[in-house]
Amino acid sequence: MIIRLEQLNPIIGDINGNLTLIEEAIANAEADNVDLLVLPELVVCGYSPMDLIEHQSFLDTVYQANDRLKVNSRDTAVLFGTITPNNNATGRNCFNSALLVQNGYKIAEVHKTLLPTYDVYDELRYFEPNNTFECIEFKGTKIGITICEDIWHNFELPYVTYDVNPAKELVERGAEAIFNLSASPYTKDKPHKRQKMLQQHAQRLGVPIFYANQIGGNTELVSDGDSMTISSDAEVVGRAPLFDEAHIDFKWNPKADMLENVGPEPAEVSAEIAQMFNALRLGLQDYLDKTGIADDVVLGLSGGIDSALVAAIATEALGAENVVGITMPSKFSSEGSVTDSEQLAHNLGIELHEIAVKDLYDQFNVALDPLLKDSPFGVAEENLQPRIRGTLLMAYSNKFGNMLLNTGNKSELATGYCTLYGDMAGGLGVIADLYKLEVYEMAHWLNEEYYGEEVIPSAIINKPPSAELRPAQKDADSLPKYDILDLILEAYIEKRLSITEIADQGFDIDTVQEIVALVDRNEYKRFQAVPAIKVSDKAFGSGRRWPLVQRWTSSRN
Ligand SMILES: Nc1ncnc2c1ncn2[C@@H]1O[C@H](COP(=O)(O)OP(=O)(O)OC[C@H]2O[C@@H]([n+]3cccc(C(=O)O)c3)[C@H](O)[C@@H]2O)[C@@H](O)[C@H]1O
Ligand SMILES: Nc1ncnc2c1ncn2[C@@H]1O[C@H](COP(=O)(O)OP(=O)(O)OP(=O)(O)O)[C@@H](O)[C@H]1O
Ligand SMILES: NC(=O)CC[C@H](N)C(=O)O
Repeated sequence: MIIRLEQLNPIIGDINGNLTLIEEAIANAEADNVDLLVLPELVVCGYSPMDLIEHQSFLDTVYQANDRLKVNSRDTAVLFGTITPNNNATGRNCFNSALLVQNGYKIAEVHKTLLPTYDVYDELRYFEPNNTFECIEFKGTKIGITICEDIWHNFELPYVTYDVNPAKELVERGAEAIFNLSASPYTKDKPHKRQKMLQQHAQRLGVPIFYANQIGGNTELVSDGDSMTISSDAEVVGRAPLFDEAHIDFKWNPKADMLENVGPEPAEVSAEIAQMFNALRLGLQDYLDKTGIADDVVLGLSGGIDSALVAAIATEALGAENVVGITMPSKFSSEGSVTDSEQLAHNLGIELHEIAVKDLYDQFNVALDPLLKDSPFGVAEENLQPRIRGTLLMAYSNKFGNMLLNTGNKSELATGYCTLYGDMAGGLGVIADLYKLEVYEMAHWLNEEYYGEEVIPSAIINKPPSAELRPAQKDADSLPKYDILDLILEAYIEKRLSITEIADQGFDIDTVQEIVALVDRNEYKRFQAVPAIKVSDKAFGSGRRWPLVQRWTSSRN
């Protein structure tokens, strides 16, 4: 039989639009004589619909769509992820399910067993878990159907140990292959980790695994696709490309123990920094496209590396004609702030405007003078500049409809090295989950590998980072160097190590203590921060919940 794994990019809540995508995929599969078309988890309603599920009218629309897919089904069997009602008297009112339909009939309805409820996932809040296992008879073969987390059973999962392994349960009941429908978001190293996890299953269970994942950005999360098939001897038979709508076909004859890729050619997995770039590019593109908020973006260009990288990502995501930079020199700006921004804008082919901030800044000080006059220059005066810039950028956004891009990185967001209602403004944090060292790495990679020439000027890459809020300011005056800071931050945020454990890795304990306290103390800023595209295992945002009012920080020091 011919099995097609199809990685679609559904939009959350756009049931009609998703039906169109699905029906196109079915028509193509019918035309190509595909026997079984496998679509991703919750493809009918998008992942994750969150509290839309609390609206019965939303559920009813999904149920009608399920029915339409069943009634219209023909020779090609379609296995798709959707919500189905729980008709039992108790429990949550619906399941996260997979339906198998063919020739107008529902052949199978399977519910997700392991409902991830950690980090960005909150599925137990909405769905009733499955607890019975049954194989499906398809073309004389027994297959086992699982949904996303079901197959991640106890594979490097944080804080959770499941006592049931759905794939194993199904193979024990005779499954000759495991199918998995996923809505699995990208994080660094995920394609490698995913492959290892699927290979481990194939090896332990001795059956092939067919894995179909969605692609696409949904606010913080970007699914990377990477649909693949693993043979019973744990070889990757073929995989679809990362971050692209695509399909991949396999010919499988379980009786003859034959499994092969029958096109398109399997994709190669790109280098990690390229994956991260593509996740950010697609995350931004889909945020604008799916919200319909704007085609164009605006951002402040400071002549620094962060805004330069965001401008480059935006240009690749949206096209140069849809990106506007504004340079806003103040009396503390270096000369390069304007000239380097001009060079960058020229290289990227984007529009650049200049607005002088100096007079506005002086006017603010004049207005505040009666209140502040005897006080020394400090944070209040420093922060006026990012706040003036934020106001000007938002005025441009309001007038011309361009969404403001936030350019803050994870190192700044972690330490609170950013100004509320100033440079924290914007609709989406494009690089807010990249540490500063990763910002540099991506800028180098762009010039050296992606463009193959110097598009981000070396003057921008090589200058010492500075907020330019007071004369001759450098980030290194207030923060440890980024090659120390970022490692401590990663050890604390991603690895959740204690102060002593971090210090034991060779860092000065006072520095570690100070940084950890900074991270904790600045949670209030992140609580108000823009949504950020997630590429790490622990990003700031919905997957990291920290009490604003707490005394753990002060009591442990
Ligand atoms: N727990 C809490 N809950 C609610 N609000 C809280 C709070 N703790 C303080 N606050 C309030 O927060 C305010 C202080 O925050 P905020 O006004 O943002 O200012 P603040 O954090 O004091 O200063 C901004 C820092 O970021 C640096 N910076 C700024 C801009 C850009 C960059 C860059 O390199 O990109 C760096 C700048 O050099 C300075 O060190 C105060 O008004 C305080 O009352
Ligand atoms: N002179 C400026 N003109 C235009 N925008 C600015 C200017 N200075 C700061 N910004 C905006 O505010 C953001 C915060 O910049 P800041 O210079 O404080 O330090 P940064 O976080 O190191 O960023 P960058 O590396 O882009 O300079 C910038 O990324 C940019 O969008
Ligand atoms: N939708 C899901 O169940 C996602 C969780 C799973 N661990 C993954 O990252 O793929």
